[in-house]
Amino acid sequence: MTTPFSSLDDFVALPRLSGLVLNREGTRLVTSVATLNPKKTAYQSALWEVDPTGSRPAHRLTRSSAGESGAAFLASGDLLFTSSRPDPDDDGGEKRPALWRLPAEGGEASLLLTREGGVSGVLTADAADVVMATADSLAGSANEEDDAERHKARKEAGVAAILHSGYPVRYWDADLGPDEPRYFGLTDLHTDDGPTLDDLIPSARSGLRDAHAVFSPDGSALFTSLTVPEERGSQRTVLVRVDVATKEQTVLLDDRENDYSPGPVSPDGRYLAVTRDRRTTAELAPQTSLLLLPLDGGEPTHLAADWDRWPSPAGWLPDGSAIVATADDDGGAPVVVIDITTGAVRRVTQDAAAYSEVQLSPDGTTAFALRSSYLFPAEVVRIDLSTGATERLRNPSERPELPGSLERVESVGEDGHPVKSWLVLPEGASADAPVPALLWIHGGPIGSWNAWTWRWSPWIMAARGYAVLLPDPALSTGYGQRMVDRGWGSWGSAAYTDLMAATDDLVARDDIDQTRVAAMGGSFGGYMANWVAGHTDRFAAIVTHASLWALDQFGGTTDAAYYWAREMTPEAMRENSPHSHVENIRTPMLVIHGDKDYRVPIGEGLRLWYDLLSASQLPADDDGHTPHRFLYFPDENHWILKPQHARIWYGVVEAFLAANVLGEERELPPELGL
Ligand SMILES: CC(=O)N[C@@H](C)C(=O)N[C@@H](C)C(=O)N[C@@H](C)C(=O)O
Repeated sequence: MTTPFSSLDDFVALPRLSGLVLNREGTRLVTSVATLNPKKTAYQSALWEVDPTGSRPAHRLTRSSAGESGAAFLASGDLLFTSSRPDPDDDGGEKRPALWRLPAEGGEASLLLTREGGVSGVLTADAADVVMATADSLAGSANEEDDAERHKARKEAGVAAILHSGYPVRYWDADLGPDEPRYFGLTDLHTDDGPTLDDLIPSARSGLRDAHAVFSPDGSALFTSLTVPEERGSQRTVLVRVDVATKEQTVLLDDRENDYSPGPVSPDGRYLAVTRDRRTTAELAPQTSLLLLPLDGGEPTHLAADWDRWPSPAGWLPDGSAIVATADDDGGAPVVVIDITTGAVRRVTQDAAAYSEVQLSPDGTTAFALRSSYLFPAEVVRIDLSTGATERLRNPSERPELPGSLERVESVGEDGHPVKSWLVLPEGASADAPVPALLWIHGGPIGSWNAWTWRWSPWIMAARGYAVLLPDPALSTGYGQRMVDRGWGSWGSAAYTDLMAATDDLVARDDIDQTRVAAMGGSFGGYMANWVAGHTDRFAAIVTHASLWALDQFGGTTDAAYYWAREMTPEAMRENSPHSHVENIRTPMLVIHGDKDYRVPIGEGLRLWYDLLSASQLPADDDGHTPHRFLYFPDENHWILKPQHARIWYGVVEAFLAANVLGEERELPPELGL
């Protein structure tokens, strides 16, 4: 059967949904759809409206080559969004991300706010036209005018240098500073002169980077996480309330044992749902809890303390009796309702899918959400909160047809703990025609295979005849705290043996050809692929993407060194570092790395490559030839984002696996120029 997964061109062209917002009346739902640009060299996102009643087809709201994102409804109905589209009133104007408004009554979008340093996001209150724009300002700027001048001066002088006095200095693929994120309250929204800007937390410095904020329903208070520096390059995240009118700031929760982030405010404004993330140490693994914080003072209470899952709050029922949340659970992430008086948790959605972007109807009977699983990419659904009945609405695109089937399988770890996996089987796999297989190892490591992913699509490999096993070993989420604790600080132990147990069961199946099996992983999954390479010869090939190789060096060069230093003592780093086992490697490896990866810096890939050539059991001959390969992306980061590079990624992986697992030759993508 031919599906979009047979052709990489068709695969990268599939539309991708993200984000979902609902207007105050519950009558308009807006999502963002990314599609290929005409040159097929980038994704453009556009806003689409989906009918919450399910009767009308979805329709496109915005169109520009720059794309639109970050949608938010004003309480009075207009839709705000950010875009770098050109200003129709300024022909020669420079393209920079700005804030736009699409009127509720129809008509064209108009520019609401543009500034030299751009606008990165927007937040609105539910019940009043209160708006906050997130935007960067240079650290030394006194006001908007000064900021514009300083930006211009830096640009004209061609200076990109950044002088740091603190940590961190990079984040994923971004150089931090001298710009700092600010929260600007916008007033005079409806005047011709445009809104005025008020810096709501002028003392925040770089503390709002990656912060999460919510308004109280009436917009009088803003709650946000704020990162504060600690000694020795460390940091913590505290919870702050800002009075929007007076800018008075109150620190609500702050201690050195936890990080805090605000969830939604109760409809009566009396309580704040709060996510608490335990600060890890070498002995204490992460743990996420849901707190209920009374806003008139008083201590927070731990909600659903007996429920061994990590909830992520999405909204309140209108009568304030319960919080609607999602949580990783057994290879999915269902919607649940948590009673705030008893802490009782009621599972609402029953399918093995992952829900996100949950929006509640004003009467609290219905939720809308994005839902995905390994059977379908993100789609907009309506959920009946009392029965759990879930209906796919009329979406901007149809589900792609799949070249195979999906199974849930279970193994047992060395210590008797269950290890669950998704197994993707290609069409035609049977005892008469056993198929080659791939072990895919997820990143994080705190995470789970529980949702559709475009970066690691098992269906691409199923379309090429491979089975793909997606196991959740020790350190995975959705299986309770013990699953995380049993792998903490010793990555080479339970996580590795769980993966081998899952592989043992995979190859014992009569529809799998045990002589043709490879292992692959990215990020932490790449770490584990490297560890596997140094500890077993059972795989015919290994693909390692953006992988951690030498933990001593990684621990100091990643963008968040403090995060890993909490988990790994220097001794644990030595004990668990894959590079110490390079002499044992006898398996051909495909190393893949992007130069702009600041999370797992390129030094890991470079050192792994040199170590493989110079010290593995498959050394280079005099001409430098080995079965190993290094696929290097000079302009990609931790992920391979450009569609043309995603095609190269899958194409090279396919050719490498064909050569080493199937013993077949495949043509490499011609764009490699080889
Ligand atoms: C601060 C930090 O390092 N957080 C981790 C979640 C992290 O970024 N881990 C990476 C090494 C990783 O494995 N990333 C995964 C999620 C990926 O697939 O890229």
